[in-house]
Amino acid sequence: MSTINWVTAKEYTDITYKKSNGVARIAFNRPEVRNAFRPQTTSEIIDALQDATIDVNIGVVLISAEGPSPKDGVYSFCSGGDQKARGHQGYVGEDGYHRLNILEAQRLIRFMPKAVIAVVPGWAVGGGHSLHVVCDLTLASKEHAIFKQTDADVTSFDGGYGSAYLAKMVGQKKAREIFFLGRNYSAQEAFEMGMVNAVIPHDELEDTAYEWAQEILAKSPTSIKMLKYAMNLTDDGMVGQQVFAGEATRLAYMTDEAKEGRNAFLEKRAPNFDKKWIPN
Ligand SMILES: CC(C)(COP(=O)(O)OP(=O)(O)OC[C@H]1O[C@@H](n2cnc3c(N)ncnc32)[C@H](O)[C@@H]1OP(=O)(O)O)[C@@H](O)C(=O)NCCC(=O)NCCSC(=O)CCC(=O)c1ccccc1C(=O)O
Repeated sequence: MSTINWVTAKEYTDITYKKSNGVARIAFNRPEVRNAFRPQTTSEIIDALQDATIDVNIGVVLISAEGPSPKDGVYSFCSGGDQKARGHQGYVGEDGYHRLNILEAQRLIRFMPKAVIAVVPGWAVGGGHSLHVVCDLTLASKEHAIFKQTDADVTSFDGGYGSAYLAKMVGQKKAREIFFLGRNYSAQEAFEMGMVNAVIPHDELEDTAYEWAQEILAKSPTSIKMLKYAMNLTDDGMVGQQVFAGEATRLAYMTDEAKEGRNAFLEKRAPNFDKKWIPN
């Protein structure tokens, strides 16, 4: 029996969003369709991720899923884009627009200055598989997690983090096997490939994720943020450099030197940067 005191942060229709002691938990809540996402789902996830990003009390985000399915008792993390909502140019919401906005959710996970843990209780398939790949860490249910890439069954292709970044994680040959054959992989197989951090007994999965989050929360927030951005940088090109450098700029703003530069401008005088050269 879990003792975590989750408090609902906001009510949504397709997800649940809770917080407890520095940890935010965003969970898919459409278990009857294996937690497939439709535009409503992705809009809600984006909204919750934005909230978790700006909340200074939150240091770790869990991406998880409610379940099991009331229809058949099967657990799932996410089965990707809802194929019933798929229209001519993307996934169609109530407003009639065709969207591919799961990619915006991926970018928020990738660029947020906090650790994001995928908590996989069951099926992680298609865009749901890509979502766990882009998270910083993945914990998987020993009994129920199954990893599978079906993009090539439904003429979809996540050409970014879902595939190319996956290949950096598990190696080129294995990543091509995952996408080209679309087989099922157990939590243990995913762990051996290097795309899962730990295989956890199902009943302990959420509590373990919370414990991992608490361990991370005991570390320096600036170190966690800069380490995440440093590890992202080489794979994210100029955007990775921009994100890392933005945080370096923020640190520079905190120095006496930066304050002297700002004050000199405001006081309409030349700045005095004497003796500000720090040796390496
Ligand atoms: C996940 C399965 C392997 C589970 O199989 P099983 O346990 O046998 O269950 P089922 O009986 O198949 O399913 C139960 C129930 O759920 C419905 N369902 C499951 N998945 C989906 C889905 N993705 N969409 C709609 N409905 C779904 C299923 O129809 C059943 O309903 P009943 O009414 O009870 O019959 C298996 O279900 C499966 O293979 N599912 C489909 C997986 C899939 O192909 N997903 C889509 C992959 S493509 C994708 O995700 C692209 C999205 C994306 O990320 C992206 C990428 C690149 C650019 C942009 C984007 C973007 O933003 O879209």
